[in-house]
Amino acid sequence: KMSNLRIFAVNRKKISSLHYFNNMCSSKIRASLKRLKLHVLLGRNYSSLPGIDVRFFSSFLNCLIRNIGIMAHIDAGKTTTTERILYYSGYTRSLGDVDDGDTVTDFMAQERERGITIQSAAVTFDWKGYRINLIDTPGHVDFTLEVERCLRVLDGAVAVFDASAGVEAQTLTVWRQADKHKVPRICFLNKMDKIGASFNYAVESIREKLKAKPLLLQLPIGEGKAFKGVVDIVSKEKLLWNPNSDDGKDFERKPLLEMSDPKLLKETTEARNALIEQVADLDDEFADLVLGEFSENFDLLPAEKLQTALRRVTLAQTAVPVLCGSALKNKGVQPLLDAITMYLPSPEERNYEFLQWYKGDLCALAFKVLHDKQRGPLVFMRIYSGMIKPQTAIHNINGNCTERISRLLLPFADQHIEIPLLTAGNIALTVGLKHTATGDTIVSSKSSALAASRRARREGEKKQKENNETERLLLAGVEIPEPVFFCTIEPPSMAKQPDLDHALKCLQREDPSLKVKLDPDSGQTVLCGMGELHIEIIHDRIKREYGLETYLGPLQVAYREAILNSVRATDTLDRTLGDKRHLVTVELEAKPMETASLLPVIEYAASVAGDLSQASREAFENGVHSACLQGPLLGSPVQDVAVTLHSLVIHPGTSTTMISACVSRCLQKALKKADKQILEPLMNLEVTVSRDYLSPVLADLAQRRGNIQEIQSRQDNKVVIGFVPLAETMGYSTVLRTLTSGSATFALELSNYQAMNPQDQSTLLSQRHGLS
Ligand SMILES: Nc1nc2c(ncn2[C@@H]2O[C@H](COP(=O)(O)OP(=O)(O)OP(=O)(O)O)[C@@H](O)[C@H]2O)c(=O)[nH]1
Repeated sequence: KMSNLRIFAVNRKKISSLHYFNNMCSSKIRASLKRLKLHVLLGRNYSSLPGIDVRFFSSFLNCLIRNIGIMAHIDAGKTTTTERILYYSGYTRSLGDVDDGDTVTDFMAQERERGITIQSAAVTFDWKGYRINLIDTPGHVDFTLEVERCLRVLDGAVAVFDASAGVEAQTLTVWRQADKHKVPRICFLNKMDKIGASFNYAVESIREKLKAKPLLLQLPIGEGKAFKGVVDIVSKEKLLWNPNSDDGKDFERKPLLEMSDPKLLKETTEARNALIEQVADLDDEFADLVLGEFSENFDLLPAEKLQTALRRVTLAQTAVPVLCGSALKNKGVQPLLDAITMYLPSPEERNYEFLQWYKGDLCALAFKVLHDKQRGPLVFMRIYSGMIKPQTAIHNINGNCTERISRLLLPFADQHIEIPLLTAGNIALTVGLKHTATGDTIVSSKSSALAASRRARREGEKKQKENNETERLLLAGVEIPEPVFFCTIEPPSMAKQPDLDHALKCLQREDPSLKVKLDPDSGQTVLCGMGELHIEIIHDRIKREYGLETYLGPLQVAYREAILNSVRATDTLDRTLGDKRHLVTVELEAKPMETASLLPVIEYAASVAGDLSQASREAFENGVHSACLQGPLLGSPVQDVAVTLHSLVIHPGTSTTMISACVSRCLQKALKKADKQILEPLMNLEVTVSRDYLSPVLADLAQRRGNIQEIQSRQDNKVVIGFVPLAETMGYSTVLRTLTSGSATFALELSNYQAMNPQDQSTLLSQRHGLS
């Protein structure tokens, strides 16, 4: 109770001193809250968390909200850091431990068993008067789509590094994604307690590999086993954790003094001066201040002035603050929380272009769908403008449908608190939406979407943009990568097929990177996914969550096909259905073209271009697309092809479906005639292994048709960087574990599709034909 009152008091002070008003008038909030009774449900998954006041949850000021994510390489300590954050913020009462499998954010059973984070869970908590919504982003490469989507929802991110390894492959990938979405970041060098941890090495790798300018806000006191705490460079204080405290809550902050810490003080003063110069270089306002009043003595510059400038630089993304600590040993996490509130942006500090089109109306992104047995689909939403209330209708732009939210919850890992309304900047969890899928854009009504679309169009005209305004209204638009693996899935009995179909439908709404197809030849259901682990997890979830024991066929790589020369073909289709004759003759040419895309380039010869109706054009294009889905060698999609229409003669009354069918057959004929090539997915591979195990790892990679580009030294480890065909990576994690006694880590990421050599290709073809 007391701590809650204190938070309120802090908040009050902030409100009056900032004279800030949220998107919504506060008297309006109070009025609606009066009408709605404070309603906290108890029972499974609902919680009356101690000290929580529902009013406090729903009326948070936008400027005090931080929507952040934690991004990291696998095993850098993201989950451990999250757990510590939740503990110090007071929302968990004991420290979870990933190694024991009892953490709050990794609540899915599979995650517990595997010790990795698969699904993003949004967690809400407060820290010193700020509301922090933390989106837990997955680190595994099979789940990059989830990372991408989360980045759209975040306003800022914390990049967690293993201080003994510096920048690793996956961090680099996620860092680039964060650059793409312009997400301001701070860095946390974790595992400072680990043998081999090096602050300088990690900072250098941020500079070199991420091409970022690190702003050192702290220095470690000791490294490895000797790590005791950190120095706050901005305030020139030392923070030491009580070695007898088993949860790290107890630490002291003391100014560095000439008497007691002469060496540390000297180092800190030098680091502070360097930081001031660095910030002055990046920020003109700060440069004026420093040169004007403090040029003689930087020591006189107040910490707050430096913090304000650091905040501007972080938001401008011209440099990135760096902090350090050890989540596992409970050191350095509280200052990280302070830095999150101090340097990362509030929702209103991000410039989302689309906000102006909604003029305060609801606009939200459904970034995660979960299926709950009792409550049905739960949809996590980031609210960008307006507000959400339970018992109201919303309009889904992607699905072009209107549906009703029955209840509104605030997510606290796997516990949820029922609330009466939620305003812009927040993360909400809604119950009742049956059709909304991950990635959908939600607005208050169809007319609101139309009004926004009109405004967007006007704006578009002004800026002479060509984008389709409906597309611009869609917030996610995350590119869904093509799946690289597939396998058949069978229910335990034919009678269970509808149950399996239902389970797969639900899972697809949650995870758009999962594709489900029907094999036209065998009639079997085929799962297509982003990786071995992805398919395994889906299989596991069908069993656990839907009670279905399914059988998976062998995992197969999604190959592609290409043609090597130009070919021409003609075909005629003549069919009478009922009393209608359908007659069409087509002549076309297929030629190779380097596009690295599955979308065929479609061209029209000058002789036909003029007199083709729109409907015939569409029918032609549909036919081309459908033929390219099934190449002649393996039935895999055809990449890098251009198709030119030379002639299309249509008998009056012929349906467009028949035109498409004829085009498709004709193109398949052409593709069959051409010289062909199989393309296989090639992966970027990075293996980190201790010196002693390098040789067996290299020998194994040679057998996997691996192509080593570089072997770097990273302290006592070797980092092998290269390419390996996806087909050769199956079961790699198990093999690597055995080869290196579990000491190695690796990251795999799709690089591109490359032509197979003739020998490998013929082996594959004979295997496939032997199988079929
Ligand atoms: N020495 C040391 N080990 C740590 C620290 N933080 C985490 N670890 C250990 O590192 C391993 C990975 O930690 P996690 O927190 O699961 O890492 P993660 O980044 O969430 O991993 P994924 O979910 O697989 O991406 C666990 O064995 C932790 O105990 C730290 O500060 N110091």
